[in-house]
Amino acid sequence: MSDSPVITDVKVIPVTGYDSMLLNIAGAHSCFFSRVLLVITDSAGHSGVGEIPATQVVQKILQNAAPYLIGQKITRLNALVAELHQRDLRDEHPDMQPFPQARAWDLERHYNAVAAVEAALLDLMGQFLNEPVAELLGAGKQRDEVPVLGYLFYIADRQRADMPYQPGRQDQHPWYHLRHQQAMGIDEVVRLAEAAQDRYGFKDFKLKGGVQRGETEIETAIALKKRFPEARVTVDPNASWSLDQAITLCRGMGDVLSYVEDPCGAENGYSGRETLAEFKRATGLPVATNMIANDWRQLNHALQLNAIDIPLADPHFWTMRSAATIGQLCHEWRLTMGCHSNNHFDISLAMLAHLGASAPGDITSFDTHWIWQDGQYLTKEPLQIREGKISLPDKPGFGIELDWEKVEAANRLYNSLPVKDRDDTVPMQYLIDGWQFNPKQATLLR
Ligand SMILES: O=C([O-])[C@@H](O)[C@@H](O)[C@H](O)[C@@H](O)C(=O)[O-]
Ligand SMILES: [Mg+2]
Repeated sequence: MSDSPVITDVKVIPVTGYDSMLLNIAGAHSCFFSRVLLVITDSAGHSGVGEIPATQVVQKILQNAAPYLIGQKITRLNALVAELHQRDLRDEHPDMQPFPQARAWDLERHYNAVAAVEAALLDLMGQFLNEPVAELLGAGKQRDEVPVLGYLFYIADRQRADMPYQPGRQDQHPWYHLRHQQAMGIDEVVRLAEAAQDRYGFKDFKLKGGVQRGETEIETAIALKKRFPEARVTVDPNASWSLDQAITLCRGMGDVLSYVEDPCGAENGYSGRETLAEFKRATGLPVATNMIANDWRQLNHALQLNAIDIPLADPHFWTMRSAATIGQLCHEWRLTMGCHSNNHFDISLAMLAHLGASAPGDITSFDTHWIWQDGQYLTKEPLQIREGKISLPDKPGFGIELDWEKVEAANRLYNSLPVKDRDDTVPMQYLIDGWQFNPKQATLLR
């Protein structure tokens, strides 16, 4: 039997940072975004860490899992994660509410909690074996650098909200100023892309849509492609367009859009998987999703219908190892591996870097919101995006070390917030009085 270290401590730490007033179909991002860190310590003196989206329910789930984890060997990683999945920790939380309708595409459930446990244990296993996490996933480490895209948003005028949005800094690269300023016009978004490209070297871009008229969003994509002819450009309206509208907007756009992300969704008695299949047939454009293929059963239905080409396998709800398995399946089945994102800190940046490094064959540039948070580090030597790629550190585990002073400060900020869970409706109501979410109506068309 192995001399596996055993788990000696489990810490659940909610942390908050600052964000810009980014628009999406659910409203406007608050000036704050929150995440949960799970830090697991073992008897060898190592600490492993995972990061997931913050909700109060997920924190309770993790706190309840802690006594069960303490005393377990870290080499029981597979069994521990399987057991947590099977227990379906929701059952132990009758107070757990379904995710608010406004963010129906973001999977919460207990998978986020299991993903955090698995990530922290993988980090510990990597340190125990003296191997990077990427070597413990899928087919092992395939690459040292992972391509990521420039994730662009329309940005609202923060000065219209009575919230402490940051003004941005003018003593650094222009990106760090521009990312806080209003950007609603096509030229302004192209300017944002130029600054992001200059700072991070992006090759590819994604525009978050579902905000303005579909025609305006397509014109923005055309302008981005004109400015960056070599880029893979995509738009993601989060299924807010009808099938007919999506086809009208995207048909014949193959020279602009390399793929389209969730152009349409469920409507008139047809599921999102069915409408995406029809969209693909009508336009011939590849489709990516983080909305209708988010567990194995959904993925199976999506593939049977030939509804998607690019599953965006986010390790924060798929878990690192299941997302890595999707990477392997994509390679074998001639699909393309991609990765969904939300606002995140630098621990998640490391998670997606190791995931991407383990994916065999060609992958499409991973999504990351990191450029909106860059500078708010919780680790001592954060991974960096250079030339549109994240380089893996030559270190065991995730290769990161928490900066505890920064973590404690981010935790104090979280504790000071009167409202803890994300709700994009609240900032949006500063822009449009009484604004309410409608999954089929662009944010500003009220
Ligand atoms: O950050 C956002 O506003 C995004 O809209 C996010 O919540 C989505 O989950 C995501 O990025 C997506 O690709 O759908
Ligand atoms: Mg999406």
